[in-house]
Amino acid sequence: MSDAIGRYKQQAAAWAVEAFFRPGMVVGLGTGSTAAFAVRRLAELRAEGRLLDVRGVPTSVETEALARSLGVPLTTLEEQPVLDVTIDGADEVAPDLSLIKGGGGALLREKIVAQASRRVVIVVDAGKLSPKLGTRWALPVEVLPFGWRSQALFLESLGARVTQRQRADGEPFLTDQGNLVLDCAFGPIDDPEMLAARLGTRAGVVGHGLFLSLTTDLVVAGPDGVEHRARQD
Ligand SMILES: O=C(CO)[C@H](O)[C@H](O)COP(=O)(O)O
Repeated sequence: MSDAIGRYKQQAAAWAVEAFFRPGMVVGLGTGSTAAFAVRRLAELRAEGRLLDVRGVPTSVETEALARSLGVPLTTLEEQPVLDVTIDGADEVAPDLSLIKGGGGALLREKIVAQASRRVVIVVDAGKLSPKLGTRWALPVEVLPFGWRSQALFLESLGARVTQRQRADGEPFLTDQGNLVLDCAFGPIDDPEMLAARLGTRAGVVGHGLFLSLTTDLVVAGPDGVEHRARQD
């Protein structure tokens, strides 16, 4: 990550925490480098004596570890099934604020947390903006290990070039649920709703990175500063 992109991610995340987190809230904590900046900003505000009673629901084991290391109080969706607001990153953002997520492999918990949130704030650097989903990023699809090659063939039949995600040591990447991720290069996706519906009917597919109609607010940072866009319903 270049210094400039890191700075934009930090600016977007810090802006969102200050704009959307309020005392007493229960908040979703996203996964990835941009979401981590939000967790760090929350910890900084706590050190200043602000937002001390905000509790977070982490979207991954990684985010849970970060929040714990910074002393951010955590709770669970079992205890708090409705969240006030979630701040999370994204891999690709279309003009209608639909997303591809899952670059960090946390797509399933991220979607569960987003769907449980009254407000979903996505924080990105300007390089994540895209004219059409699929143009810049392959779609991550989480599949059960059982029968995964059948799912890979199914995804190919939908037009994807499929790659099983691997760790740096060459072993299969496993999600926090112990599932596999198949990265599906579809190219620009003309009808994300139809693709999401097809994926939703397939046994063995437990999640996918299309986040449609979930974003309520987008915070983008780039060379021209920080911009906030609210979804137009
Ligand atoms: O969806 C995600 C993790 O599953 C991340 O939010 C997404 O990959 C963006 O990551 P980063 O902020 O590091 O660019």
